[in-house]
Amino acid sequence: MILVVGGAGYIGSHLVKELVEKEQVIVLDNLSTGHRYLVDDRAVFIQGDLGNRADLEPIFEKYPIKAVMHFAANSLVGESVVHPLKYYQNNVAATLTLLETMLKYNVKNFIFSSTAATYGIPNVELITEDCPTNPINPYGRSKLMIEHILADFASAYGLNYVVLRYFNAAGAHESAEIGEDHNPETHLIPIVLQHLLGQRDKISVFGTDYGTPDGTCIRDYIHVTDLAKAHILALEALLSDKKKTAIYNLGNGLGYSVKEVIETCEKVTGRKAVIEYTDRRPGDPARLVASSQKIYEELGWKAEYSLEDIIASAWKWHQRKG
Ligand SMILES: NC(=O)c1ccc[n+]([C@@H]2O[C@H](COP(=O)([O-])OP(=O)(O)OC[C@H]3O[C@@H](n4cnc5c(N)ncnc54)[C@H](O)[C@@H]3O)[C@@H](O)[C@H]2O)c1
Ligand SMILES: O=c1ccn([C@@H]2O[C@H](COP(=O)(O)OP(=O)(O)O[C@H]3O[C@H](CO)[C@H](O)[C@H](O)[C@H]3O)[C@@H](O)[C@H]2O)c(=O)[nH]1
Repeated sequence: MILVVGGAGYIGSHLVKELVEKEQVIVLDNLSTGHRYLVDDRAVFIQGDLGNRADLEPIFEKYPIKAVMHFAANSLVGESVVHPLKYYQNNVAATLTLLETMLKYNVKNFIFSSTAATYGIPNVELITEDCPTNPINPYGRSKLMIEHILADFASAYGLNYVVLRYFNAAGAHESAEIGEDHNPETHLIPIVLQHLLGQRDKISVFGTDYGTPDGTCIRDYIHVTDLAKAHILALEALLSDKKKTAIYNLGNGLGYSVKEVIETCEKVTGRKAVIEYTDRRPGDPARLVASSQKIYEELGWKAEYSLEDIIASAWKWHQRKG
């Protein structure tokens, strides 16, 4: 069985929907930002906290767990600057409790959701995994701390792990049964689509004076189903002993500016957005675009969905959700 921690969240629930086709799945989630309805019925759902041994130990006692996939975290950059204690507590301290419990029960395979925010402000066009990691906010630092802890645990305790550094996750499952349901929503694509559905008056574009061709920030948007597929390949590599430890970027390798994303949303939906140009949002690097060459060469993964596909799938989900 595979334990998916944070499997009621946006990305975790999409992974679970793919994984239940191949494996028996248990989801542990405290529903702090996730939703019970996002979890596929074929998975066992347990409401609990990964920082609480009393929630964890019965799961490891009862089920023969082959691997743990860890999606649970707080992940709002701005909030992490204002409330770092919450981030170090939930993303670092609670994860240590999870890792300690895994070791106690001799479960040695771990897949970790990391982020492009570990790179900070890179000075290259395409970010490779060996670029320096200098995160500029507590969220990014909390994720990088776990990456270092995993390397130490691999040497000392024989932990096998794959770290997946996602760029900007977006889109929804092709069935439109599940999608991104964050409250509050802070991510660009769902905000634009909510606006185009009439749920927001306007969109704010945060900063037009970046050193990019149109002055707005450039990001690498990756479909959540592409992310789910990468997790399954990473799991297979760990379980087959093909990989003991690895770090991979997950992105499209294509950068789109905030203005380009809005234009693509207008094109896909056939609706026109009302845009307000405001100051920069603190903590935003100008450009984050991945090289995902390493995971292509080692595990054969590459992104299949374009920005238009991503937005079209998210639009279908937002319309259905209303
Ligand atoms: N969304 C993105 O663009 C993005 C990009 C890079 C990395 N990530 C990382 O991917 C992971 C998933 O992100 P998401 O967008 O799906 O977030 P999400 O908030 O939708 O999902 C996180 C899930 O973890 C659960 N959770 C949080 N703390 C918990 C705890 N202590 N115990 C049990 N459950 C807990 C939440 O209830 C939620 O269901 C996170 O680790 C995030 O840092 C996300
Ligand atoms: O209303 C909005 C919302 C966002 N933006 C801009 O759109 C871009 C994308 O912003 P998102 O909030 O959608 O995503 P981020 O790039 O800030 O962050 C996401 O990707 C990061 C890695 O690239 C981290 O992993 C983080 O967890 C995840 O939320 C940024 O330039 C942001 O300033 C706007 O202009 N207006």
